[in-house]
Amino acid sequence: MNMNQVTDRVTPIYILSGFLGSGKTTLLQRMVSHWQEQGLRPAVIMNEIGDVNLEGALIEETVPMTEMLNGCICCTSRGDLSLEISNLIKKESPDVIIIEATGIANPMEILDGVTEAALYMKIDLKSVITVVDACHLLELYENQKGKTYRLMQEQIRCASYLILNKTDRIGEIDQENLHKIISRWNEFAPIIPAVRCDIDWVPLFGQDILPEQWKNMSKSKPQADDHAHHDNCNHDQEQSDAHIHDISQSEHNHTHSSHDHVMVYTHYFQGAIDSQSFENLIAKLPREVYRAKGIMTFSDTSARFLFQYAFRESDFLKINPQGNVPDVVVFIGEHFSQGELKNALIELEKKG
Ligand SMILES: Nc1nc2c(ncn2[C@@H]2O[C@H](COP(=O)(O)OP(=O)(O)OP(=O)(O)O)[C@@H](O)[C@H]2O)c(=O)[nH]1
Repeated sequence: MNMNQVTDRVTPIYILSGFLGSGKTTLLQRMVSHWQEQGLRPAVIMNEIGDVNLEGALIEETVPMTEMLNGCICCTSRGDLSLEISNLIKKESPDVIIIEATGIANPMEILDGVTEAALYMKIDLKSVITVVDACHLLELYENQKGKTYRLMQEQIRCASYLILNKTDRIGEIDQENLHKIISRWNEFAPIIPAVRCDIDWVPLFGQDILPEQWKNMSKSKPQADDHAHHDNCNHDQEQSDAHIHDISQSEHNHTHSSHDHVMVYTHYFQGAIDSQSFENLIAKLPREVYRAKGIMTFSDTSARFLFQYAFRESDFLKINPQGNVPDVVVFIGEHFSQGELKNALIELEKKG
């Protein structure tokens, strides 16, 4: 069955939101497989704040994919988003599009980009699914401060579905408490607890729960008299704090537009490095670095690895990237010393 035939060539769109490393790509992979199993053709728009899309390697080559690198769609390239949607539909005629936002994006801004596209093409914004790292949120909630905490709250408030992911990293009581906290911030979105975003799809795709006015929303921001869901999503002072721009530099002097509190450091390796030394370096990363990912070649193993680090947990997955993919690692965090990190990585390279 072709979704487009049923809906008179209207392309359904899902937005995946959630803080850095919460599990969006994990969910994206599952959604893609789910639709492919039904004979549908999903397409993907991936947005990264760094200049490399490492997680794109996790998506099958046959899936049409548009990469929007080097900036957060919610701030720097909102107009581009509607253009990318339009191009993707014209070129690939997908049955459904999934947009994975950067972990620092505000979903309301992305909604604006999508609804801009809706002004001149037939698309149907189905839902905003926010993935929450349960362990990370718990720690931030205990401290009750910081821009990351406020951004996470905003991502939760604007969701039509919430996936409380990584519940393997917290206890049952903490999970119950988080459930209560989250439903206070967003009383409308169903909260689905999950490990590695392994969820039952029926409630998610079985019905269209997106508030009606979201679909008709113009470029303008939600008004105070909108649905209560919108009331929670107002762009107050706290929110605008998170949208002042800053420029960070990578090793290669690429310019990264990002949110004021977020820095990106991209390191291209000159050669293979020792895996244990690398793991030691990662174990000692400052707390300000909250996300890292890379493609690595180690001197002590023959395989290449996709390296992931999210909220102090590392993961190495054997991969066989197609084409000429460099060894590179991207670090994302708040005000960490890029110089120190760079020197430590150069030391590793020297040791080999
Ligand atoms: N322990 C644990 N790890 C998980 C779970 N879900 C995902 N991960 C791991 O968390 C890391 C980040 O997952 P991703 O799916 O890449 O997260 P993301 O939100 O796409 O990350 P960004 O695109 O950088 O924002 C990976 O190493 C995943 O394997 C989970 O439920 N439990």
